[in-house]
Amino acid sequence: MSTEFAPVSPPDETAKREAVARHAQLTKPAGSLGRLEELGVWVTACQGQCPPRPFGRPRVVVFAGDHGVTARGVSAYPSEVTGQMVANFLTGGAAINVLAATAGATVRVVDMSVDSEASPPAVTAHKVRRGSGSIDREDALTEDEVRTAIEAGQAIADAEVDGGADLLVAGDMGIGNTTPASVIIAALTGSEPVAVVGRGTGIDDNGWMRKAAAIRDGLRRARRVSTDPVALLRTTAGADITAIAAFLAQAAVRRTPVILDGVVSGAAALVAEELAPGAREWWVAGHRSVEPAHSLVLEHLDLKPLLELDMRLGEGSGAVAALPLVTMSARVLAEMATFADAGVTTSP
Ligand SMILES: O=C(O)c1ccc[n+]([C@@H]2O[C@H](COP(=O)([O-])O)[C@@H](O)[C@H]2O)c1
Ligand SMILES: Cc1cc2nc[nH]c2cc1C
Repeated sequence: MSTEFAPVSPPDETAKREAVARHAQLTKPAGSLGRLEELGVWVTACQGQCPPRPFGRPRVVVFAGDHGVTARGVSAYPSEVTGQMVANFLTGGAAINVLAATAGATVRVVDMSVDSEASPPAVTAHKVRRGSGSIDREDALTEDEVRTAIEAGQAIADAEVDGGADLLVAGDMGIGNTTPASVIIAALTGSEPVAVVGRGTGIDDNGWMRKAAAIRDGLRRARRVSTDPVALLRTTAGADITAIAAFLAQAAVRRTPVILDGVVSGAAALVAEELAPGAREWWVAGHRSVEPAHSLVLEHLDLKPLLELDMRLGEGSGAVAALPLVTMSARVLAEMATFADAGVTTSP
């Protein structure tokens, strides 16, 4: 078994230059579509083709898992909600199902480590264990489990790209998962616990104090291994966040663009950039979550979010909310008339 990633090559520079030049020809004042122009240039560079193709198969993969640290009272909801929401995703009743249907994406759910045996076989093919270890006092995973979870994330990204996915989103579902996410972010950005503790699903002040203590204890263990990404995933992430990190890294290896979601995929993205340097060039930040640690991720990866809607749901929801903008940015380059085509005068 291996935790190696093939090298990441950057998006295509020639296609990027062609997209910049094409924007200057389209019937609008230069630069007038603002960041939609930059976004279209990024899509073109990722596809290596100007004008870009419309997306054929935008795909959301929701990675579900439970976390032992939830027993410390760090969430506003009980662990059984994770498995119940997996069932809800499968019957199409969750926010991500509705948002994805609206934006033209399809949704897949993967049970990596839900603390239940109820998920159907189709979603448990990569399941590593029932719940990850309580990271304030023990490792989230064993050596074998972290490797299995990395291989799962890689295999899922490969299967999606081989199946035609041309734009990927990693969603997360796991009661308690903002605690490991916050520890990872603190460890990799050199932040203090108080700078990363957020309200997650909506904890009260006592819950906030319990969560701060759990993050402090988890960070003490995580800091010992913060320069070794696989060891950091093993001690701190759990199987779900580990698989997301590998999925994001492998998407970049496979030259497939990704819209990042909130604090949990953000924590995974920080590790993915360590596993596969340069992967961040294949990602755009869909939104800024209200979780304070998410802003640290965006700053660290130098990503500017497309939306700021005060969302804090997870599931890939903030990424999919931004998908229509990504779609528009590509269609502008592909479908707008040029000054020459439309007979519009370019200069005084
Ligand atoms: O995406 C985010 O930024 C985000 C912020 C807060 C909460 N969540 C979601 O809420 C759950 C974790 O919250 P908590 O309070 O149980 O740690 C998990 O299912 C996440 O998908 C997600
Ligand atoms: C109901 C519910 C849905 C979610 N989706 C992502 N995290 C969630 C947390 C809860 C509690």
